[in-house]
Amino acid sequence: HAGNLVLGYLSGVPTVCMQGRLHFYEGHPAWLVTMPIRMMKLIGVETLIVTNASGGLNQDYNSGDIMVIKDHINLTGLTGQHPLVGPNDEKFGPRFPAMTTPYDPELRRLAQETAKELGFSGFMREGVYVKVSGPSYETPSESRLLRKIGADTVGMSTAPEVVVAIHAGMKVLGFSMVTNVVILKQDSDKTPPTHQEVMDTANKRAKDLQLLVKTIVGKLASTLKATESAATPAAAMLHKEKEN
Ligand SMILES: O=P(O)(O)O[C@@H]1C[C@H](O)[C@@H](CO)O1
Ligand SMILES: Nc1nc2[nH]cnc2c(=O)[nH]1
Repeated sequence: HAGNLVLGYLSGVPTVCMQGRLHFYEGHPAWLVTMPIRMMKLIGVETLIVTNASGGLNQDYNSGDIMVIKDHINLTGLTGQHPLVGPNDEKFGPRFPAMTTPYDPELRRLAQETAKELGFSGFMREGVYVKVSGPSYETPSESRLLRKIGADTVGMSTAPEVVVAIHAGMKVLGFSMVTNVVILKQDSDKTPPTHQEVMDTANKRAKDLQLLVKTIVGKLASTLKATESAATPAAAMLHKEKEN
């Protein structure tokens, strides 16, 4: 995880990009892991696009697949390491935020449509991500448990950041890249996952995911421009009425 914060323009849109994130397994508390999201909110970020590397619990998934996250299970949050524990800062959002639709349906639709246009349909998925603490990978019994509770992929990040973004009123789109297919059977002769395998697969698919994100941001920019020009006459009219 490079640990760089890159500021610039992506498809003409002012963008903050985190090259690597903080993880709970590195020893950081949940509030600190998610602090960059609040920093982004404070400088005006409205839409968060999160990516992660994950293990494919769904055995139909292949290494290298990209899953649009439709929902998550914040397992560590449910069991006490929740990023919003502590005094609530009303400046960001309410004490008890709803998490009914954390991943914006319109952004998910746009992501799938864009992936199709780019010829990526063969490796696109949509499913549920479960966040665990790590740093160890799962035992087969743990993996079967996670599959049974409804998860398609498992990883060590993302859900806490998304919870904090939703609390702060941001829109979220998430991609989970399957870097290894999880072993569900005991005493399997399949090769266990390694961090090297995770990085190698992520690097092989990185260009595709970068192009997907860049194209989606470009489309969002043109939507914003269309909304601005549509809004301008209304704003001008209002101004004129006041003058009269
Ligand atoms: O930051 P993400 O969730 O993409 O990183 C995952 C979790 C671990 O750091 C690593 C596991 O190999 O990849
Ligand atoms: N917990 C977990 N995180 C991952 N990140 C990439 N692959 C995996 C995996 O199999 N399990």
